[in-house]
Amino acid sequence: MEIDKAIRESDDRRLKTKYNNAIYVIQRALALYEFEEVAFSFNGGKDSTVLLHLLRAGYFLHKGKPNCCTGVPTNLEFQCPIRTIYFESPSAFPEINSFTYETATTYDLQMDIIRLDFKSGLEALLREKPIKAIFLGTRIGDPNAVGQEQFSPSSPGWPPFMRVNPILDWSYRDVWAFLLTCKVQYCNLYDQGYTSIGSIYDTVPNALLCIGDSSSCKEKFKPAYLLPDGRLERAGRAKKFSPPVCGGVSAISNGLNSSDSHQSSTLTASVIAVGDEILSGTIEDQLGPSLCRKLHSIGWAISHTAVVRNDIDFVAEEVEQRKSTNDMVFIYGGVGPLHSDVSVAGVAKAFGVRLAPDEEFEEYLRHHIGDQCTGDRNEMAQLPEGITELLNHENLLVPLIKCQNVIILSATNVSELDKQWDCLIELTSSSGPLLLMKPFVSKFLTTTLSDVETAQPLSKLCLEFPDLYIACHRKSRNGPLIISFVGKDRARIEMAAQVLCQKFNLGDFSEVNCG
Ligand SMILES: Cc1cc2nc3c(=O)[nH]c(=O)nc-3n(C[C@H](O)[C@H](O)[C@H](O)COP(=O)(O)O)c2cc1C
Ligand SMILES: Nc1ncnc2c1ncn2[C@@H]1O[C@H](COP(=O)(O)OP(=O)(O)OP(=O)(O)O)[C@@H](O)[C@H]1O
Ligand SMILES: [Mg+2]
Repeated sequence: MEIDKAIRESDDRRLKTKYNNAIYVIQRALALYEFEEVAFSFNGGKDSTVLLHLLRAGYFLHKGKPNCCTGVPTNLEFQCPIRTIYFESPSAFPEINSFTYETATTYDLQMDIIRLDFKSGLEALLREKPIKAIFLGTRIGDPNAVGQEQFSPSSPGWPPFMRVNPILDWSYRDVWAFLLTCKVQYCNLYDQGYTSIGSIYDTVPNALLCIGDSSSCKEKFKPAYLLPDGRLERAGRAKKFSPPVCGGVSAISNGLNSSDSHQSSTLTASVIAVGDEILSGTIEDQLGPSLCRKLHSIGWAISHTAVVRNDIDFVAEEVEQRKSTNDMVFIYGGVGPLHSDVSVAGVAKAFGVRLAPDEEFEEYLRHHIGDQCTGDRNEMAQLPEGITELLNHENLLVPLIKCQNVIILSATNVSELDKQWDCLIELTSSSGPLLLMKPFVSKFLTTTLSDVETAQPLSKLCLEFPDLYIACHRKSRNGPLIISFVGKDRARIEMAAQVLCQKFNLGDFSEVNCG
């Protein structure tokens, strides 16, 4: 059987494991249900194309292996007369329709075409046919996969049947490894940059595959299997009417809350440290101040820093609060396999998602730590489901983890932080996670006037210059007061300083350097 043979001959160990597990699920389903009681939900998409060939292999292996040594595929090896359902919609891509019909003919699928919505269509189908289980190409990461297992009864309110998901744990990369290794046909839209296909109204090619020449307004796209990060496979969905971003940076596509991505405006970040040892004073946190300086240097305002205990609920509460009021949140500490390493779980909880095994991350860990990190207990490879993007850089042994607008840093000291930061900045220049904003400029004035004398004019000044951060500090209680003016417009800063000086006698204030 050509699929089984292609996988067995491949040296991709991971693909073999995925294949064996999927075949196991298919064979269990075929043993549990009569052949007339199972159906295959096929829509011509890449995931259901994978499933089709797995079903062909599973069916063939289930039936026994006659003539398997002749090398010539028999009809039984080639075809799979499984009951197949296709919900055809007027808004489907014509390429998807024709691929679905041609494939059904090629493999002798017994296809029922249903022109109703999923629920009503299934109700009608199950009234007529003895179907008890339906094979689906659902994968973890699909919006509707949350909470599903390989065998999941249909949801309450839906007609009763078993949803069988043999490729639930397959990653985007696994899907393409399978299709390419088995050299099977797939819908040609995937060669034109489509990475996940919905309706003609909500699907465009994935902008991350764009190799277009913006000057000629003609965009070309690389094939779907070249998408480097499978988490972005749905980036072409629901964006029909917004032009694709080619090599640029969009605040929204990068998970930022702010819709104003204009360079000269200010984006805000919060920094969260996780560590009981910081709270007890056992160690001094140096990463937080360093990160604040780095963010400030690229024009970001830091709205809040916090240190929280190594406790999932404390982390979740802090992240939940900060992620909704900041463009980006950075969290560090508490990342790893120890009992106290709760940051990743806390982030998952803040977003209301579970931790799920992440194949790609596990592979990085395997390279880095070796096989001791794999297996059922590899908790380090569990990441927040459906919201995680891995930020990969050649200088990083393990990618950084980004969950929407929360970046989890694994740095434990300043030099590690420097390295991770440099990678983040480099990634930023190629449509990466952070926007480089216009940098802040600052001016510092010092005075020996008392607080009582300066307080009122300073508060008035703040009202006159709401675009500037005007702050005061002193190095000792009896020492001079230092007033800082921070903003993005040098002229406004000079004007504010001048206005302040004019309210007092000449020589009351002098400029100082404060680095
Ligand atoms: C055969 C079949 C069975 C389904 N069963 C359920 C179900 O039990 N519960 C449910 O909420 N949705 C069910 N759905 C709907 C899917 O969860 C989902 O909405 C559909 O696959 C569309 O995905 P898309 O929005 O990514 O295109 C089913 C869909 C199909 C085709
Ligand atoms: N119109 C449909 N008819 C039959 N089955 C469907 C239909 N839409 C979805 N399904 C089932 O739901 C599964 C998940 O759909 P989904 O769109 O995520 O995957 P896909 O279409 O196979 O691949 P892609 O993500 O590239 O679009 C499909 O593999 C298929 O089993
Ligand atoms: Mg689809």
